[in-house]
Amino acid sequence: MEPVVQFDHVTKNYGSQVAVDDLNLSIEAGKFVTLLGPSGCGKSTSLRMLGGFEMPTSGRILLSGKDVTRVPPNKRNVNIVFQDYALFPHMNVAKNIAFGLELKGLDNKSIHRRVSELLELVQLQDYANRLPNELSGGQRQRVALMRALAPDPDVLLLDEPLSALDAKLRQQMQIELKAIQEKTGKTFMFVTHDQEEALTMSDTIVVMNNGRIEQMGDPSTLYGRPGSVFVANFIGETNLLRSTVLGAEGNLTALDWNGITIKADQGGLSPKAGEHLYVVLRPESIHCSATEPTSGNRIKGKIRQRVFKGNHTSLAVEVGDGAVLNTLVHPGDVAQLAGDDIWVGWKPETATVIPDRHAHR
Ligand SMILES: Nc1ncnc2c1ncn2[C@@H]1O[C@H](COP(=O)(O)OP(=O)(O)OP(=O)(O)O)[C@@H](O)[C@H]1O
Repeated sequence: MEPVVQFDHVTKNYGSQVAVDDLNLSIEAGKFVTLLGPSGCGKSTSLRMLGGFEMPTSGRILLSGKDVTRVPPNKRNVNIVFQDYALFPHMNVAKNIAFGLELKGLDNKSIHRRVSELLELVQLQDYANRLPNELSGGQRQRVALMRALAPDPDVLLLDEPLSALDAKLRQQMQIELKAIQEKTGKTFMFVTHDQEEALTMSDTIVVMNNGRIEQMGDPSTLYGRPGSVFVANFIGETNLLRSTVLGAEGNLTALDWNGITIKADQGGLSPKAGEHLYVVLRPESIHCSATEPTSGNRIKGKIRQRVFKGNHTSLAVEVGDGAVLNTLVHPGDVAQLAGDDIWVGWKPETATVIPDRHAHR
């Protein structure tokens, strides 16, 4: 199937500043795709170029196979939802949603039908006559979303639309947004610097760094098999163990970490003896116990810090020579306190090796 969006060698410079650097990206129709990265990595610029609000310095942008690089925003079948919603304050909810439909020249009956359908989708049927300032933040967000979806765009662009909401409402809206995307089957292109938000909603996450794609994939792949130190650090909590390869053992690699021999999954690489690599070990993959585990990687250590976090407890365990492993345990599972000895262990296949440099895939 033809991709709905294609960035073809797209570069955007602002003077000598390279905001987006040779971006190549194809997006399948009906997917929730998130551009994720730190401030300044070029994600908003990419979105704005797709919306037609910025012109690439070089390269092409295609929408449903058609080159739209030089097509103005109002002539592209995309719509954008901004962080501040930008609802028309003097128009009621129904009129706000109807706006794009009137521009399109639809007849009154069709407009009415479409507005009712969209209000129902977000359970705002009873709010049609309210003004934006008579709504809660979450309700305003839903109206902004429905206004943008009303004209049936090929792609809906969302630039950090949830960042103005408080943490609880934000989480609720993440679930709702994903549900709306699934119900409508529309392609959503979402921009955020919040990795948790990206993991919650996306079919595909595109991690950007310095105007380039660092890695792209589904959330569980990016979390479980990060391709670079940048991605491992940016997505979730992690232990990065700089190690030296000893040799291959089937799908596993034996490595020396601080004088301790450990094993990890090869992660698609072909590590050579003597090579320096990082082992990515997530805190929740580590088991802590009073007695020595009978299999897998195991190291005796000392609890340096124990922090109660409600539904879990985090333990920082010192394992020789100042090296510390951060672990995450169920509060009832481990009774030991700071200063106590403890064994840490993990299954080799739950850890993976990544190159000791930034990998561009
Ligand atoms: N209009 C502009 N003029 C000059 N430089 C710009 C302009 N817009 C963006 N930039 C620069 O381009 C780079 C990428 O900016 P962009 O807004 O795309 O990043 P971002 O990843 O969306 O960051 P944020 O999350 O902070 O919005 C940044 O270094 C920024 O300073």
